[in-house]
Amino acid sequence: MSVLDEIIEGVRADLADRQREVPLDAVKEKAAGAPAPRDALAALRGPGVAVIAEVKRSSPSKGALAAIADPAALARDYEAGGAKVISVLTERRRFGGSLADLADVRASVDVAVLRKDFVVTSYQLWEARAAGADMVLLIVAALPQDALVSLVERAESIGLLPLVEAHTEEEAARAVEAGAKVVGVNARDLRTLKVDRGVFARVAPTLPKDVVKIAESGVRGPHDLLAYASSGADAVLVGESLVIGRDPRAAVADLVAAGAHPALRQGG
Ligand SMILES: O=P(O)(O)OC[C@@H](O)[C@@H](O)c1c[nH]c2ccccc12
Repeated sequence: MSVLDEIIEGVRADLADRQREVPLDAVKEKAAGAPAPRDALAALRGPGVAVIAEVKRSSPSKGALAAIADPAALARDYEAGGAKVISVLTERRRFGGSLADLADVRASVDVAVLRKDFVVTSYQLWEARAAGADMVLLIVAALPQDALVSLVERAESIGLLPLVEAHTEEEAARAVEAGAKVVGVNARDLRTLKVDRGVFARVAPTLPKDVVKIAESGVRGPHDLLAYASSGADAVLVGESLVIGRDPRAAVADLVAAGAHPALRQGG
């Protein structure tokens, strides 16, 4: 069984508990009362390379990264540094996150918020919107194509912008086929947890021009952002290097400054 399979097994068990406790209708009712979604697509399509900064306590590859007692305070630092979207890991067992973290963050910033989890059913989309999420991750490797197609459609219909994640050219083609407007290319193979920063440069050029392209994982600093930008990244998604650093606000600001460099506008 791959790491991804193991994670999803745990996600399904936790999900079954929540579904027993809170019926779908109740989640839908809460979603109806949630604040209107923020326009994440416009934020990502803006000038320069957008930075998506992630609230991440731990990871299956590294274990504990940072305690993050106050996710909302961290998110405010990210926003002050210029992050265009805040990603919040809500998976509990391996990443130490929760929907409460997401709701806290959403109530504390003015930028769009992404639910980063292993979504396998539409119940989780409603949960995301009920907690205030504007955007939701859908992982191609975790979903059969028919499920991916219906989750993309359902997400959009309830006001969530799907970020569809691929790790190979075949998965990128499935993302586009499913109607994704925003595709993330993850440098980390979720089956093995190995990071290969060359994946984005191989996969991104196979995506249509009008698709927003996000380089995910492995960004250590401005140098990596610039490398991804030169391969066509519209945005980068950064977790570990921000949460383990001393000054997350300054670290985001350094990335944002690199992403705004005039040389990038000439495609350099
Ligand atoms: O911490 P990093 O290497 O900066 O990576 C962030 C993000 O890309 C990573 O957390 C991630 C990308 N896709 C995922 C899917 C599930 C869980 C986590 C992820």
